[in-house]
Amino acid sequence: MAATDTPPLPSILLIGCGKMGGAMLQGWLAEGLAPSVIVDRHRDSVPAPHRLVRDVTDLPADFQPDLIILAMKPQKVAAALAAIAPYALHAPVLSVLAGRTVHGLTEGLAAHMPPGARPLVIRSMPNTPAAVGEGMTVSYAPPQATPRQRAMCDRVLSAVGETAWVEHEDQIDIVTAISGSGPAYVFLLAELLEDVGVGEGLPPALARQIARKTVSGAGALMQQSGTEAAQLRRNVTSPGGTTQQALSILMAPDAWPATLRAAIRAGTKRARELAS
Ligand SMILES: NC(=O)C1=CN([C@@H]2O[C@H](COP(=O)(O)OP(=O)(O)OC[C@H]3O[C@@H](n4cnc5c(N)ncnc54)[C@H](OP(=O)(O)O)[C@@H]3O)[C@@H](O)[C@H]2O)C=CC1
Ligand SMILES: O=C(O)[C@@H]1CCC=N1
Repeated sequence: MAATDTPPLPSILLIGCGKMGGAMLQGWLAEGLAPSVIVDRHRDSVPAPHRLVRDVTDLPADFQPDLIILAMKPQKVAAALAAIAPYALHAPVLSVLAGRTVHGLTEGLAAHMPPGARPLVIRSMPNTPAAVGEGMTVSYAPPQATPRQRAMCDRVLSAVGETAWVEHEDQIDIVTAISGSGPAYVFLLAELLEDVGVGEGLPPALARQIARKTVSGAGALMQQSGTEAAQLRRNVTSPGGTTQQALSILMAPDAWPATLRAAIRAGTKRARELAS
């Protein structure tokens, strides 16, 4: 348990502990997690009292999780549903899979349950800053989810960052392309700033240092000040100065505004393709 007196997070059955599942688990372990089972064929170990299982076919029959979390690639989920279904008779399922719908996952699990039985599936889109407690997760719960089930998911997700909920499931696909993938866009910015700095003649170590600290420092300023992003941008932009000159290129309608819109629409479209 963590240093505080708060009760541990519920026990989870986490299936898939790669980049995203691993990021969330790092945050949950730091917070304090009731004895849980982690399924991943590539992970070496998990700290006691948690148990590591290599494949869903080896799940311990005696384990009764409070919450099942699906965090494998969308293309890998179908093969695991039969093994997960018995656990989903007694615990809600939280999916972080891009694209996969509540309906599709519910039907997929129900096909391996006794007639009439239905699992409860909640769909979320987290991001990897969860590893350091700075994640952003947006979730959708179907109408049949109970307040208790929603609250349990929110507690687990808010342990690794901020949470929000949407009323319409298809909004999760847009969220996926913005905050789910978004850390990659920000890391790309850091990569490009570094590359350009080197290309323009800076020593590589200095280019790396200023690129990384500019991105992380700007993020920290935005978080701590609470000031609107546009105002923070204006605060850097001296009339007739260097920033204005550079932004006149980046903010041209056919530059970043159009490029980012096209990128996010492409990501959203891909999320919708991954539904089936
Ligand atoms: N990465 C990100 O930033 C984000 C990812 N997501 C979602 O999270 C999910 C996971 O993505 P990511 O973490 O990047 O993927 P990874 O491939 O890094 O992690 C998934 C892990 O689960 C393992 N796995 C899958 N099925 C099984 C199984 N039946 N038994 C044992 N191990 C299994 C995989 O092994 P193997 O490769 O051998 O199958 C892999 O190690 C995806 O659905 C993605 O859409 C959501 C938000 C952000
Ligand atoms: O690239 C992907 O499909 C996943 C979903 C959001 C971030 N990574």
